[in-house]
Amino acid sequence: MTPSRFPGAPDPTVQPVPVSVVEAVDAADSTLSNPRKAVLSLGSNLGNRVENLQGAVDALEDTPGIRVKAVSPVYRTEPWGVEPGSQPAYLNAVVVLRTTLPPSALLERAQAVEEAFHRTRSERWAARTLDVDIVTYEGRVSDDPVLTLPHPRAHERAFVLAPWLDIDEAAEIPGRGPVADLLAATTLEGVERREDVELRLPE
Ligand SMILES: Nc1ncnc2c1ncn2[C@@H]1O[C@H](COP(=O)(O)OP(=O)(O)OP(=O)(O)O)[C@@H](O)[C@H]1O
Ligand SMILES: Nc1nc2c(c(=O)[nH]1)N=C(CO)CN2
Repeated sequence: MTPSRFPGAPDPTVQPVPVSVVEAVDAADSTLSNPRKAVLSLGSNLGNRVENLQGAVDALEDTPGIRVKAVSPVYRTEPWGVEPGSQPAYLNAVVVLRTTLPPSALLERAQAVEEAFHRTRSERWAARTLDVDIVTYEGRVSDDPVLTLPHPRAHERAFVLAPWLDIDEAAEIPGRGPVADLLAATTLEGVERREDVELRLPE
């Protein structure tokens, strides 16, 4: 290194780093050493629904930065939000994972997994081979329409609450309350546990 002509003078090649960049780097470092808990809801009402759900669990586990910690039982559920009888029944499940991915990257991965299962996007709540929603990401709250946290409709969906409660009896939705209480306030009509089907937790 060439010694400075003026000892103690600032090095002109070193630019000050903006505070926003320092904050972003610190946040990334902290997430890497401290994986966050996220809860994802899986749904399928087209194609081989069990294979689609299992494929989603496997694809999530195959993602660098994601560890699937728990997989719920499978529920057969009547389609929510659409005309009764207008769509095949769903199979739904919930997974709990730990991740070093920030929320935006987790959403990108969730959408890539949907696409890998030929998910097409048409009208709202259309039938689909695979739906992967982020229900919660640690205690994060955001009203960003690209990624709303917690998921804005999870608290009123028995097809999310029932499987989630099975694998985490103390689960809570930030700003909404305990999942057990939320489930008690929803109707369980059309939501049945499928005892004959089980998703595997990847080894
Ligand atoms: N928590 C979230 N999880 C997944 N997608 C979200 C979330 N919050 C906002 N979105 C946005 O919602 C958009 C539509 O998602 P999608 O097509 O999966 O909706 P949907 O499953 O049909 O309906 P719903 O959101 O009621 O479950 C996505 O492109 C995504 O940017
Ligand atoms: N039973 C059930 N109904 C739905 C589901 C789902 O996963 N299960 N997903 C939807 C859009 O996310 C809309 N309606």
